[in-house]
Amino acid sequence: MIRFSGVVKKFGDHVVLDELDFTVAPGEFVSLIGPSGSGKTTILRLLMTLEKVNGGTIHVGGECLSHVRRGERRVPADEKHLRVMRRRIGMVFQQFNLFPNMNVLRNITEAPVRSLGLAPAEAEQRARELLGLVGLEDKADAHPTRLSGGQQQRVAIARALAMRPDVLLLDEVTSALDPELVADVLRVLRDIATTTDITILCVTHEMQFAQDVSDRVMMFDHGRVLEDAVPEKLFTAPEHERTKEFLRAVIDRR
Ligand SMILES: Nc1ncnc2c1ncn2[C@@H]1O[C@H](COP(=O)(O)OP(=O)(O)OP(=O)(O)O)[C@@H](O)[C@H]1O
Repeated sequence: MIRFSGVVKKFGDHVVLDELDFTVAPGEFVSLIGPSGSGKTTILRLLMTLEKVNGGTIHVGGECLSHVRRGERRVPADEKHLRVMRRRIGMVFQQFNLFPNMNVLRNITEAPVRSLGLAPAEAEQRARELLGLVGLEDKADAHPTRLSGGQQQRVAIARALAMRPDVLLLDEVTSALDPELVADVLRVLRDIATTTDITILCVTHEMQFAQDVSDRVMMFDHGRVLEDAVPEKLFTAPEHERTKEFLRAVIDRR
């Protein structure tokens, strides 16, 4: 579903991703872990086409993000192609980024009505189902500022799912939350991971969550995949010294 092939990303002279190769299969839940600054968020931003690669290619569902085929030729992707690709990918950020001037229901129905052309009644029905999934069926009319951070984040998850994405990108979605609000958000993500076939790429510092929910965990360091293993292996018998150091540091910080 996702394929990075030789991806290079630089900011000025700073090489952030260094010929990065990895794949994520359809329906897989893959967690990205690694030290701060190792390039995890940059991977998600490239997938969202918020950044452009300096080399290599990224494919989502068999389609290249940066180029399209015109007969025999391969030409740079135009805005229309990018729009279509972006629709297939949902993202939830650390900061919830809800629309402050809309109630919860409108936050969820806005994009499906505007970008997918869904009838408002259909979008509303789907939004209410999703509010049920994230445990907020009674908050449809509430204003986002009246909700806790954890509730706002669950609305943001429902909003991303409302676009029926093939791929969901999660970027440290619990980092901005008070500790007592984290569990509810993780519970919702666990449900989504087990009850849907969405492909999920999750940048997280929640090691227990990554261990419990992921099909695979990739440890990043300096823009490369240092280790790529099932969680049972990566968390209990990591191969690389850097992975061991990183996991020790995370545990010590608790
Ligand atoms: N727009 C930008 N301009 C310049 N440098 C950037 C930009 N975005 C990211 N970087 C740099 O790229 C490197 C990787 O950043 P990235 O946010 O991907 O790391 P990360 O692994 O997600 O870190 P964290 O865990 O702290 O979020 C960092 O050194 C960062 O300073």
